[in-house]
Amino acid sequence: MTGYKVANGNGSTNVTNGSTNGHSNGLSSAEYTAQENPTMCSRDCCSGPGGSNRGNTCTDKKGGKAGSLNGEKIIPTPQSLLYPYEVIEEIADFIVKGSGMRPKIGIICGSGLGSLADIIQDPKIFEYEKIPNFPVSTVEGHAGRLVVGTLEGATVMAMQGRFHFYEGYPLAKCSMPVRVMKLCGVEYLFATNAAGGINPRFAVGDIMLMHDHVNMLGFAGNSPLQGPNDPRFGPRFPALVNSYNKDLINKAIEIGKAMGIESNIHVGVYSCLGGPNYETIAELKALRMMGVDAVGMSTVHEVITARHCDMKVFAFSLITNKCATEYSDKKDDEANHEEVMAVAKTRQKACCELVARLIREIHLASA
Ligand SMILES: O=P(O)(O)O[C@@H]1C[C@H](O)[C@@H](CO)O1
Ligand code: HPA
Repeated sequence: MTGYKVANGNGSTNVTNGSTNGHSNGLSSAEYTAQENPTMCSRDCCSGPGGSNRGNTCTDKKGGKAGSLNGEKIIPTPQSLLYPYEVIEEIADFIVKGSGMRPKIGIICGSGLGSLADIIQDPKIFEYEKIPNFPVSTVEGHAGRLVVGTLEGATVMAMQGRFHFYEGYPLAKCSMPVRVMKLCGVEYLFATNAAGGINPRFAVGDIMLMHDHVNMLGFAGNSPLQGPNDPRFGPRFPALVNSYNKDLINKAIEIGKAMGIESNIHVGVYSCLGGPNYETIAELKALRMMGVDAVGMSTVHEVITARHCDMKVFAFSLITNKCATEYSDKKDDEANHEEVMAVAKTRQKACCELVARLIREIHLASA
């Protein structure tokens, strides 16, 4: 297997056969305030599937032994119990029966990258609202549809719209569709996102293939796997080294060369913060010192969930804005979602081609 360049630290580092020494800057401690998990009730009315108050606080006064808020009982439910295996199975059955397909590759479209699902042939489209027990998309640029069909000969399912922590959904709910994908038959997860470039060598419009991540929400004690573990999905303590499939990274680099966009492709480390605010300069400096190349508000919990159930993961960030790591008065330094969407639109074609060609390789290799 050939090595690849990691856009980390002050220069680039070669990574071969899983060994990396890319974190040349050492660790800096960033102040991070833990965000409390939303308190949830296990009853139907609440955060569980189908509940009307999903992801929020129980107001059921009949609650059992629990804390109280304004005199109302609260029963916390661990994240992993929000969507039991049987419920995930029901959702997967609904999709498999409804589409008549067992997809092998799952795609999650990042902000402004919904067109990755538009290139799917013979699509069967499921609005999130019509899928039993599915959350709804609330963010602009996330249409809220699941598209099942074929792409370059492979059966695929794509989420045109993902769920973010800042929308008020617990992490297990944000990444629940990954488990649905698994039970539909998906073996490969393609996760994409829009992200701010912290590595000074990155330009707006570049693509960073993720080879690792720093899980800031995990540092603060939050995980989609929190709570009792169901071994039908995966082990209690999953290992996350080698989470990002190296063969797929290398293939994507080759595809980038063939597309003539080699200089716009990097390999690097992504970090997810809770959002919805963009980061402060001090936070961005801290992330840079930790070896982070791009920052966003998603993907990491999806990857954790995918690796837990042993899916192969390929992920990339489209760099939609450059993040300032020094103080200045420039208005340009302020990220905004309109810019994120506008840049994503200009790079949709390249992202679609990269994804399509990689899926073609996977399909041909398995044929
Ligand atoms: O869903 P992704 O991670 O692509 O979206 C990014 C993060 C925020 O949702 C939004 C900020 O502009 O874009
Ligand atoms: N920060 C966090 N999330 C993002 C950014 C950013 O700069 N750009 C796009 N999503």
